[in-house]
Amino acid sequence: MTNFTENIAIEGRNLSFSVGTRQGKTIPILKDCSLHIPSGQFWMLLGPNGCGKSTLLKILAGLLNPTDGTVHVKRPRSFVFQNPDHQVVMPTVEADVAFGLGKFNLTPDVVKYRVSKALDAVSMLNYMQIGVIRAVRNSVDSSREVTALWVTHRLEELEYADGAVYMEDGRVVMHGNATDIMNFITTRQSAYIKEINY
Ligand SMILES: Nc1ncnc2c1ncn2[C@@H]1O[C@H](COP(=O)(O)OP(=O)(O)OP(=O)(O)O)[C@@H](O)[C@H]1O
Repeated sequence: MTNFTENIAIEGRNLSFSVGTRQGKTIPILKDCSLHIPSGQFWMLLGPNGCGKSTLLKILAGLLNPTDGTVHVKRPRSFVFQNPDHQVVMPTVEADVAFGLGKFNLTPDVVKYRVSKALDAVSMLNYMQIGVIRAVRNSVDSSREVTALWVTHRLEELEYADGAVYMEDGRVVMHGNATDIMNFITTRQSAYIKEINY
């Protein structure tokens, strides 16, 4: 990996993260992970349950400090939690924004009106009918300033990505363009599918 350059938006170098137990043991969660995401691209982070994706994302987002290694992230960042409350749970932007209104006794027209107002307020009205992943792809495509890193277990979502990072057991196993990652995972698919939990 070269020095941090202008065209890299997110970079982690030799990141490790460990937690200590009450018994004084150290549990390594991330082991010497390096990755770099070019500016203006949409990348994905994949790997079996418990391999360290969320921990790596939290370190890149500045929510956790690595035990070792360095992080460089260009510009302010935002972070959408996979949990709690399964923030992105619905297939479309409209349905996802409407999710919180489900507990109120509102007619479909009122829900639609409120969702439109909310999306309009953040200039996202034209995203209303499209899928969340497509909305992220569009937002990356519409501005060279936006870079996104999306955590998923779904191989089919790689078709939206420019590149991807594949992890296993706390390590970055492969880092590259989406097609190469898709081919790589497909060759390991039977083991991978067994471990993941949709
Ligand atoms: N604070 C912590 N203390 C102890 N173990 C932890 C802590 N944080 C994470 N772990 C463990 O580290 C491993 C990686 O967790 P992480 O949530 O990063 O994995 P993940 O790849 O995002 O998993 P999933 O796909 O299931 O969401 C898991 O075994 C998890 O139990």
